[in-house]
Amino acid sequence: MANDDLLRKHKVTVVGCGNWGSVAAKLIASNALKLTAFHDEVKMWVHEETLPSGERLSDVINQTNENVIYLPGVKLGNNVVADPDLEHAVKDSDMLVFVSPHQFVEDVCMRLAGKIRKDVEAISLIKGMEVRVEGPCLISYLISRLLAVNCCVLMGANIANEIAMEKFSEATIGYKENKEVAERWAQLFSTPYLSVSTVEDVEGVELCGTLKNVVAIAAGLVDGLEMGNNTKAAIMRIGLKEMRAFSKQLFPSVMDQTFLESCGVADLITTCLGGRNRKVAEAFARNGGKKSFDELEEEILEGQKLQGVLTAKEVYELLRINGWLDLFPLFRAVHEICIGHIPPSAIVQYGEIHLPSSIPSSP
Ligand SMILES: NC(=O)c1ccc[n+]([C@@H]2O[C@H](COP(=O)([O-])OP(=O)(O)OC[C@H]3O[C@@H](n4cnc5c(N)ncnc54)[C@H](O)[C@@H]3O)[C@@H](O)[C@H]2O)c1
Ligand SMILES: O=P(O)(O)OC[C@H](O)CO
Repeated sequence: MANDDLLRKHKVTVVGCGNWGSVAAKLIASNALKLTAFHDEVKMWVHEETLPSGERLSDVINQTNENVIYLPGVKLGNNVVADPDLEHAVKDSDMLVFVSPHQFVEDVCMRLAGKIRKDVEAISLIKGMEVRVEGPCLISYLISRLLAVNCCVLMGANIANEIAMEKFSEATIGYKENKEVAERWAQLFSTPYLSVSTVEDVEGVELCGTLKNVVAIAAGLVDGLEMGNNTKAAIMRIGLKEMRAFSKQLFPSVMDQTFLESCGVADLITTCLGGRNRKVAEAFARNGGKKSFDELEEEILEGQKLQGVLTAKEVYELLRINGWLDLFPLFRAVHEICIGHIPPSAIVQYGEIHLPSSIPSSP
């Protein structure tokens, strides 16, 4: 690292203000005050909303130091500044933390293209993916391509509300080549209650975070059908195998070890036990599939967004294009259930019929 880089104070903007975005801002803000390498002030870009009182969310965050919609009851730190003007929020920053739901990232990046500093380092906390005509597109790749920046990822067993209450968790940073930058991100996120490790496997880490949301939908269906813990454990085991096989089919460089990090098996477990994807899928199964996921998301999540249903669709598209539908019966079933082609109970029938011998083994 060059000397001037070591001396410079890095300025951070969190691009997103949802449940995890707000917790990320809180974590970063507490570290920014303690660590000399970072500016005290942390910006948080707010996709502006008007509260029932008529006040603007960004104003309320700045007045109360609380995100009353997405993280009520938790102080973010006085050095967090909410800014509804995207360009203004990132103008002076050289470290950008992307944490919008994945369906909004492309639009956000297109608005930012050409408007950021040339020396920006990015990190994505976003769990999701896109499929393009040319093939699969990880969100970190999308950010890198649209903004011409290096982009690490941070994934892990990180239910935001628990980290907001400072309960112990672990997280995994995935990076490509530049370990020093990954260590700088780890320094920014690490606290006594969040232990962050780094792995040189950006695709593996990101795909773990992305694909576990599809398995969480399956786990929620099993809960809604009241099938019990053994069935749920089976779904998690089968899901983990499909996550690994699918990741390696897309990126042969993905490492087995990555699935044993927080981003892998630990995130899978926490999401299948306590995540939003699980919760909404449980309600879907309890309703016998009569209410759509979109309706239930709106009813249950109060503005927060699901990632698993969209990701299941993107994954299904890749399975179809590549002729892999029969190789990934769990992923396939989740999408077909989400769109109402088969009933929620099919989640286990698919597993029984196809699974034991058909998943490709590790290359
Ligand atoms: N919440 C968690 O526990 C958690 C933990 C780890 C990772 N994540 C991941 O973090 C990402 C962000 O999730 P979250 O929980 O912070 O958000 P959220 O679901 O709580 O909130 C939705 C966010 O979307 C924003 N939004 C709505 N419409 C928008 C638009 N048109 N353009 C831009 N933004 C818009 C809202 O302002 C809000 O900030 C997701 O990929 C999620 O999987 C979440
Ligand atoms: O609430 P979910 O299902 O979006 O999952 C939250 C986090 O990804 C858990 O690590």
